[in-house]
Amino acid sequence: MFNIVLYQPEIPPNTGNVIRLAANTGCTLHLVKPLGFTLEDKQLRRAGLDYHEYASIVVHEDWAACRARLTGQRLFALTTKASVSIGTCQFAPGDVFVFGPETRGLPADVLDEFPGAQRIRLPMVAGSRSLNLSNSVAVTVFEAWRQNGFGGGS
Ligand SMILES: C[S@@+](CC[C@H](N)C(=O)[O-])C[C@H]1O[C@@H](n2cnc3c(N)ncnc32)[C@H](O)[C@@H]1O
Repeated sequence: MFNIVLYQPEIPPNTGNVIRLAANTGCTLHLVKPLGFTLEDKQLRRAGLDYHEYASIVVHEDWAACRARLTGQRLFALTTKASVSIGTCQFAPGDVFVFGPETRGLPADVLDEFPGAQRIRLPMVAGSRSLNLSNSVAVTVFEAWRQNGFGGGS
């Protein structure tokens, strides 16, 4: 299945939602430190319900460690600072989707590692700023999964 990377997430219920999404879609969730909470956070656990037990979660000390772990996979950055729309992309199992922190987005040095077509934008109407982090993850994963016939799902 796919890999979801949350780079330095800040808001516990967003990560809780993504934990639940990862468990329900068979994705692996990678969390890149520093996190804005602990994995025992009450709000995070409430949003993730009891899905923690079913989700595959890897916590990385930093971005370099995360990248090293994902060597050999195709990486895509999800950012409002992209000209390529998700509608033009073709995804494959194993692909990695990297999302930025709620208040800051992905920093420039990380974005620099994603040239051209590796930067993807989710369409929004004119004048919009950004989608919620966990909503962004959900629509991306479901688009990728849809393209791959919802394999493993029913
Ligand atoms: C709340 S947004 C961050 C907003 C931040 N102020 C910015 O300008 O990037 C959190 C993350 O969700 C993802 N995201 C939100 N809206 C998006 C969009 N329209 N296209 C691609 N990614 C999006 C990005 O990964 C972003 O870093």
